[in-house]
Amino acid sequence: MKEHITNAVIRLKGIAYRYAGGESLQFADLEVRKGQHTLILGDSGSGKTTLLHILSGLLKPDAGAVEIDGQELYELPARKLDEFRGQRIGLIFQEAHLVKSLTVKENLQIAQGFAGAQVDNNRIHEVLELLNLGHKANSYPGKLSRGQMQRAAIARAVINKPAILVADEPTASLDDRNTESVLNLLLAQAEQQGATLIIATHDKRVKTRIAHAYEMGGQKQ
Ligand SMILES: Nc1ncnc2c1ncn2[C@@H]1O[C@H](COP(=O)(O)OP(=O)(O)OP(=O)(O)O)[C@@H](O)[C@H]1O
Repeated sequence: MKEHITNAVIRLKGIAYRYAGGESLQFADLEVRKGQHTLILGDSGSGKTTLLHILSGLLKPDAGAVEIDGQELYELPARKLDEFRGQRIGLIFQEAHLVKSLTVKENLQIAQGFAGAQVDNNRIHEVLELLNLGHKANSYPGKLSRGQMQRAAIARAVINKPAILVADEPTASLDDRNTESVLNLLLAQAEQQGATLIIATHDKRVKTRIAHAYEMGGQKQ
């Protein structure tokens, strides 16, 4: 793996993407320094989720370069890209549920496996304790409350100490108290693990906590 030569953890340059039958979405260039937590802001339909998928290695853009931690993502062969994502990128997407037939602990074990790492039960224990989920290690996702499920998703995202933690509208359906606790958790986890947060949102409550923002712009609606 190529060593990164500056402290930019994310670099996007000249990104464009077009869904079949849709108009071309063009994305402004972006550079994020390590620890510079960044909001992705924009109207509904402006392309925030698309951008998160592109910078997470889930959706190859039609044009442009995506560099994460010094590595051009889409130059990697598919298997290496999956491994890189598992190691360097923690994903918290609303629709990304845990594997229902596996316990919380087993879900974290397979997340370690996907990243090409050895199963490390001490690390799993540490993360679950940090997120106040130690008592749910052997529970199945279907037996968790919504808040516990969200914390389990955060546990899975941080388990491999990723360079970036990507979250799509993590507070959209939460009341003020839970919004504050999820934000505290994300910020604390990012701090403890040395990760940089990238959060797509239109939630004003999130904007008061993270100042640096990338505004969607330049793309056709
Ligand atoms: N799978 C898809 N197939 C076709 N078009 C899509 C697909 N996903 C998104 N789009 C279109 O691409 C544009 C950007 O969508 P995207 O979901 O990235 O926006 P967003 O800013 O995340 O929106 P929201 O805030 O409503 O979640 C929209 O016009 C949307 O209709």
